Amino acid sequence: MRTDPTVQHLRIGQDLLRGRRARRKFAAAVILALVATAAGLAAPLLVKEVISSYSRGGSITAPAVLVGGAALGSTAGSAASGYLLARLGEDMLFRIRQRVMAHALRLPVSTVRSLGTGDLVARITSDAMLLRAVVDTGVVQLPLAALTVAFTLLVMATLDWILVLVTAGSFVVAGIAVAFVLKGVRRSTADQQEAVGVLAQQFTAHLSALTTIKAHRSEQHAADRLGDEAAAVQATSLRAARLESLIAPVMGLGQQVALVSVITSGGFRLAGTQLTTPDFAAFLLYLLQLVQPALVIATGMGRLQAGLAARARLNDVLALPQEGDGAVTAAAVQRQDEAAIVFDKVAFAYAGEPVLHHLSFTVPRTGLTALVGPSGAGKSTSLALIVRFMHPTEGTIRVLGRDVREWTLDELRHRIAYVDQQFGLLEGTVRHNLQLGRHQPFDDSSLTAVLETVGLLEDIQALPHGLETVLGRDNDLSGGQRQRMALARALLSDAEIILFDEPTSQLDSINEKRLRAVMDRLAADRTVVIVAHRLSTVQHAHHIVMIADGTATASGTHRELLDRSPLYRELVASQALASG
Ligand SMILES: Nc1ncnc2c1ncn2[C@@H]1O[C@H](COP(=O)(O)OP(=O)(O)OP(=O)(O)O)[C@@H](O)[C@H]1O
Repeated sequence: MRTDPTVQHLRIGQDLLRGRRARRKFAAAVILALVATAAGLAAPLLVKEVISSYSRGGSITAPAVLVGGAALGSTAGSAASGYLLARLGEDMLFRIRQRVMAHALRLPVSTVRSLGTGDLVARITSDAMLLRAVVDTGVVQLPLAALTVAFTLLVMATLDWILVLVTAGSFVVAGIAVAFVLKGVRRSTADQQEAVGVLAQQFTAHLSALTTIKAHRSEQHAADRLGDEAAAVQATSLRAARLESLIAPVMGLGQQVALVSVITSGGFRLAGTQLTTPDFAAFLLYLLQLVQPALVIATGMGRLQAGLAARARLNDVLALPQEGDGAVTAAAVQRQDEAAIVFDKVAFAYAGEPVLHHLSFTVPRTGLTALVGPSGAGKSTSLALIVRFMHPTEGTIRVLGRDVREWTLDELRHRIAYVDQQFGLLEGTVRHNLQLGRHQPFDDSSLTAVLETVGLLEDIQALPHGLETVLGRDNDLSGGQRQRMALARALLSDAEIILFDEPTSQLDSINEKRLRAVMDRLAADRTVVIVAHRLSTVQHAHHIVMIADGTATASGTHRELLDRSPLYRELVASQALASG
């Protein structure tokens, strides 16, 4: 897939510390974590003080209170620091999700189709969660744990440097083994997340086709197919889990070896009086304390690898080029007297498969123009090219006197109302659906008038909350109602060109008649292009273009085409309209 080299990739540091408040929170988290670490580090030395004071016969109250204070400070500091980091992590995740979703919505339709909606959803849910773990462990805990280990070893060295060498040696061997494991963790997490994306994509696709699956009693077959994808996720997850499960035991082994070696050699040094009992007790406490940060480093590195693999998947989305205004030039000439739409020898292919071949036709500025022709001829593709969902591979398309590539997307799509075959509704209120793409709200009387015009007012008033009813889950509309909603939306727009792709396919004859009246009214002063199979909808059009196999074979009025085009006559005959 093509990527955009100029894209701003996700950088955890920058994304985490965006804004002064975030930086202040981060500083507080670091200070609290440092206080907690320092208090934790001081505790064994204070314990040593308690033992020394006791053996000297002195009071142990003050050092004992300090031990308690250090333990409390360490716990409270690390809890507060953890919470602040969690907040920062959530803030970062919120921004990243917003950014990736906004980017995905601006991708070309073909890119989103090829990526898959389910896979995209997996990226902003599951991958983003993995990235969040990087903040918990990678940003503060990991460096702090490394600092703790270094300081602890330093303090231990003041107690007995030979025992420190024994300790460090054991942990270094364990660390080398863990580093090998971590390498595999990143690779297997990337595989695992990819498999999760495929599963999410497949599940989404199956749910979209749920009624078809049920009608064919194919639930079990579908479940088996999804089961295969789930098994692929399981296999990759197990590979990652196998590797991750090695980390803690390897570090544990390092600690065991260190403990045995330190106790053995410490015993000798104790007997040889090179080491005192309080020093040895403090040394052992430090050794036990060392395990926790060492484990944090090892498991944290594992999570860091997983998070980096997830970040790569989010960056892959951000690197995809959005729909752009690449060819727009200020000097673009707009010919005011030209037809509304001109196709000039346009060719187009889906993934290398040619669909349109030297397609040429014009659409006048006002009046109703119909594109007719056999299924698969390329009619819907032509409409999609006009709104620039895709680009022709050859030839040019001119809209309102200007090459379609020379319009900015905003300007172009503001001038065109496009009603596609899906009659898509957003999950939102009726009002929100009608308002789509408009910044100024319509008043209720305008909405009511338009709903009345398309014959939908009664249906909407019958909904539980009228215009405020949320459409989607429990309050869905019928196919015909959706079609009329899409029509109402087009009527509310002040677009100069209106494109309808099969607007009557789900309408009864009363509503089809109503739609024809609406289209005629629109066509009086705007450009209306309609793709229709039912010739009854379009036989009265001012201009009909016959498209077959990606080429315009004839154009004219219904009567002219009846005379000129054998294919048109055939279409008409098949729909018994010859008398029209
Ligand atoms: N997204 C797509 N990816 C690949 N091929 C496609 C895609 N959409 C359409 N096609 C193919 O392009 C050709 C033209 O399709 P198009 O939808 O433009 O035809 P149409 O004339 O509108 O057909 P219909 O009247 O059945 O809606 C068909 O062969 C179709 O299979």
